[in-house]
Amino acid sequence: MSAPLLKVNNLKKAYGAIQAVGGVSFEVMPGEIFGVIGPNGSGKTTLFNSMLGQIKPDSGSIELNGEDVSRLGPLELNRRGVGRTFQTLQVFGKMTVRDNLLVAAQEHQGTMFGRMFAPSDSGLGAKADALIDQFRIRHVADKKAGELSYGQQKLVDIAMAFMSQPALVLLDEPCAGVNPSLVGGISTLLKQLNQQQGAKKSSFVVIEHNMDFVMDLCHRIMVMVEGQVMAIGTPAEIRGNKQVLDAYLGN
Ligand SMILES: Nc1ncnc2c1ncn2[C@@H]1O[C@H](COP(=O)(O)OP(=O)(O)OP(=O)(O)O)[C@@H](O)[C@H]1O
Repeated sequence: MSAPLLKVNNLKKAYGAIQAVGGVSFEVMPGEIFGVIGPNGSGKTTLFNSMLGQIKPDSGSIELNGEDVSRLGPLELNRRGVGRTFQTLQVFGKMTVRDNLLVAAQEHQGTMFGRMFAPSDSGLGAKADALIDQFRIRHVADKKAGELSYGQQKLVDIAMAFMSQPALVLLDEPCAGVNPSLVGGISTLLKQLNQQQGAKKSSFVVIEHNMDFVMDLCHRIMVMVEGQVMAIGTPAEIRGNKQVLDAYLGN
């Protein structure tokens, strides 16, 4: 059996008296799509932000490919192959869709100073075009991102996370605010992206409140309640877990 790509050990983070994450442990295997669900305030975002180096956990550790990355910042993690999408859109509205993709990848490639003097495309155009086709946004590729519908901007936002060919992508509510007719398309795209990297398969961790989406997309799901892990299992196991049904899914 292969080693985990991501290993989170007994992670804890408190805000004053609130134990937002109270000792969470789990592993994500190479190529796995791992869902994180739980009621509002259960600590999902705090966990995510710790894994992304945006907040420092109080204790516990996060290992990426066996290396302790708990104290690294977002840029260093990005350079090690960790990408993310945000709950709120991060596209630059005044830039074209294609330029948004190019900038997202350059972010990964070097310092701001270096990017200022790099050729505008930096050889990333082919990758941007491949994603534009895969995400079916060719017809808006030269439009300013701010002129697109919310759903289209969300697609651009997701595509941006894949420009740097990340080993691990953290997706924060990819379906939030998206028209239900687009949700199935996002799931299909993520499954394709997860499959297509061959030997270097990327893994995803997905926070999402849309249960149909999570159950359809994820290989395994972790349920968080009040900063603790209530259950980890396959979608079928989670659906059949009485404690989870009572605490969360049954609502
Ligand atoms: N910066 C902060 N300062 C103080 N308390 C915070 C802060 N961020 C989160 N919390 C608290 O920590 C707990 C966990 O919040 P968190 O946002 O991680 O939960 P969540 O599961 O992501 O919720 P949601 O599904 O609503 O996004 C909550 O009680 C929240 O109020």
